[in-house]
Amino acid sequence: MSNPNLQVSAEVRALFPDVFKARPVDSHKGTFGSLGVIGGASGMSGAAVLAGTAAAYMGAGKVWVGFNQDSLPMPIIPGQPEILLATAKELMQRKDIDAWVIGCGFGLSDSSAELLRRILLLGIERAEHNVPMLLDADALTLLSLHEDLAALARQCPSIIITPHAAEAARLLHVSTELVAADRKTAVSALSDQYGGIAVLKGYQTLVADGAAVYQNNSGNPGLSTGGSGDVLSGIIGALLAQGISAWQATRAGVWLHGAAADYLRDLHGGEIGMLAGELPVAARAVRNAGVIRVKG
Ligand SMILES: NC(=O)C1=CN([C@@H]2O[C@H](COP(=O)(O)OP(=O)(O)OC[C@H]3O[C@@H](n4cnc5c(N)ncnc54)[C@H](O)[C@@H]3O)[C@@H](O)[C@H]2O)[C@@H](O)CC1
Ligand SMILES: Nc1ncnc2c1ncn2[C@@H]1O[C@H](COP(=O)(O)OP(=O)(O)O)[C@@H](O)[C@H]1O
Repeated sequence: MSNPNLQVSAEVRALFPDVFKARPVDSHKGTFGSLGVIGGASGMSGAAVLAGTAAAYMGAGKVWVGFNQDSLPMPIIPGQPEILLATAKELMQRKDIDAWVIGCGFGLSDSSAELLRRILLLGIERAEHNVPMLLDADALTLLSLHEDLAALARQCPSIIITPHAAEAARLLHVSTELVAADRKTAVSALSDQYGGIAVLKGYQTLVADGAAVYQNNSGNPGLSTGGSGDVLSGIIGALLAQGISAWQATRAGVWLHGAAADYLRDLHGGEIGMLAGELPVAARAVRNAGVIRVKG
């Protein structure tokens, strides 16, 4: 996919300087970190695959997908053999992961809640390593269903939560209408409650870190399709694994995700029928278009 007209403004490049930095010539895969994605219960393997695929296209050095199933649902991901596969229980034991994405298609069963408890406890136990952990989708719904899990999440260092309006309402124990009526207050309350970064997804996604609220203006209704939130988690996770600060990685991830959708809209003459699985390649094109290469 190439589009000679694809341009990233100087303003955006200045907002996210580490995202648009050229790769060092002497880099190796270890330079760009390892991301662990845990999700994909039976019937929702695709959610974890979408997040993992997005992370690979967003430049993570290595991507692991850990399925919340007793055994692997597939020997390799068709079309994506680069991604390393494990069960969730195996993957969560690894100590060489630079960032985690937890929750895409994770499931809401009692055993999923128990697994999330163990993941959060490990996050607290390994607090001094300060490995960023992004919680999305079913992981957020589990926090709203189990107060003890929410309490553990609040103790994890460097946490990022990415609810849509309905998930935010569940987390705050208010109605979705109330969240929609004052999105800024909702996202600030979430970042305060969890002591980390909160992303309130939707039209003009908001990102809060307890001090500031950033409003994103990229994206379009083509993103209103199943799995596009999973792709967002993978994009942000990959930037975190690459060592970009959580505040910059989260805002840049949201911007790139929306800009990828805008690019696809322009390429295909509209927003209808955009697929979540198309976003990763488009996001790669956008990121590369913004990289400033110094001629030597
Ligand atoms: N291919 C796959 O495996 C997919 C798996 N998915 C996973 O499925 C799990 C559950 O996702 P669901 O979509 O069922 O559940 P959600 O909790 O996301 O949505 C449930 C309902 O909440 C309402 N809702 C959602 N977003 C809203 C918004 N922004 N404003 C107002 N109301 C809203 C809608 O009525 C929706 O049907 C997640 O773990 C997710 O990651 C989905 O991402 C879809 C694709
Ligand atoms: N109308 C819209 N304009 C801009 N972004 C949108 C719009 N609709 C959805 N999105 C984006 O698409 C993603 C949808 O995420 P989510 O609701 O979690 O979907 P899923 O659970 O199916 O993955 C979010 O990043 C959201 O901001």
